[in-house]
Amino acid sequence: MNTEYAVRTNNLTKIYGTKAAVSHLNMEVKSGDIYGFIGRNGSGKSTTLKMCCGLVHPTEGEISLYGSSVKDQTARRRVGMLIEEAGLYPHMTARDNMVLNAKCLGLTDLRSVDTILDLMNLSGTGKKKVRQFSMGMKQRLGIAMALLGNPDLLILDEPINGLDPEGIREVRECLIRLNAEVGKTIIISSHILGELSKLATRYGIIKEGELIRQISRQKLEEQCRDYLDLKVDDADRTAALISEHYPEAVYEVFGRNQLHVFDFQESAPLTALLVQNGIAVHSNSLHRMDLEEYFLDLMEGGAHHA
Ligand SMILES: Nc1ncnc2c1ncn2[C@@H]1O[C@H](COP(=O)(O)OP(=O)(O)OP(=O)(O)O)[C@@H](O)[C@H]1O
Repeated sequence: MNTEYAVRTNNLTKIYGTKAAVSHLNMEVKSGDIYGFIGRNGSGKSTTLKMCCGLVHPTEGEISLYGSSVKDQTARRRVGMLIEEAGLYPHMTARDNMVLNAKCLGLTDLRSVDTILDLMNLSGTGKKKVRQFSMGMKQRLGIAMALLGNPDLLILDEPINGLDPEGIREVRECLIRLNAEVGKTIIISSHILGELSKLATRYGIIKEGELIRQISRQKLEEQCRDYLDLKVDDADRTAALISEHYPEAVYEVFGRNQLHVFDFQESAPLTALLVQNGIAVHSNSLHRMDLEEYFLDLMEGGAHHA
């Protein structure tokens, strides 16, 4: 059994009528990842996730879950999902909802119910009925339901949509705990990029049904790191001076007049050095690119990150 990849898709395509909602998508989610799935409304996130859960049949292409086809029921049992709203009974407690659902799933050992409620920070809700829960609590209960049956992979479609900051923080803390302490692999779609960047270890970016980038958190951080943006009259001579005086510095030259010097703190001495050497410095500014900017850049077809 292949355990390196929780999910691998090969040329995954879904066509509705004449329109491709998902097109030739090759996605790789490694075991242990928190995979942030990013895309604008209508870009094909939900359709992809539904196909990965076996809820929607692909028009073309394959999906493997831990090395087995998604068509295989045993493979699908390794997946827990919260795709749309969880079917919660409002007049029942969190525990009663869980027990009922566990029974519907045919689970006989109910000991996991309390463990899961504890993991999702819901064990203190006691006799409180779900109708009195905050949105965040309901969402955590939805995730708790998805954990029944002890799946290895959790697929969550927009689980923090509509939550207030406190609700978002609570869901985030639970997801980080599920990943770090219990080893769950998690795919989470969201358009709240700042939030995703607090937990994802890997990202997939989908645009008009196509996966346009997959990138690890580490690589993203490298690409989003601070840089000094220099606009000068002679970028090549500037580069030569930087290499000579700051041999450790990492820089990139853009055309004849612009350079980025990465993780560079010494902007004032560098500017002085350049001016002393007859270079006109038109501007120098420190820049940081965050996930949001990276995403927008990609959506607009930015070529910086190829
Ligand atoms: N059952 C369906 N029948 C026809 N078209 C559909 C169906 N489901 C989705 N689509 C279309 O497929 C495209 C992708 O939709 P999808 O819901 O996967 O995107 P999404 O990225 O999840 O968007 P959102 O964030 O708005 O949910 C959209 O154009 C949508 O209208």
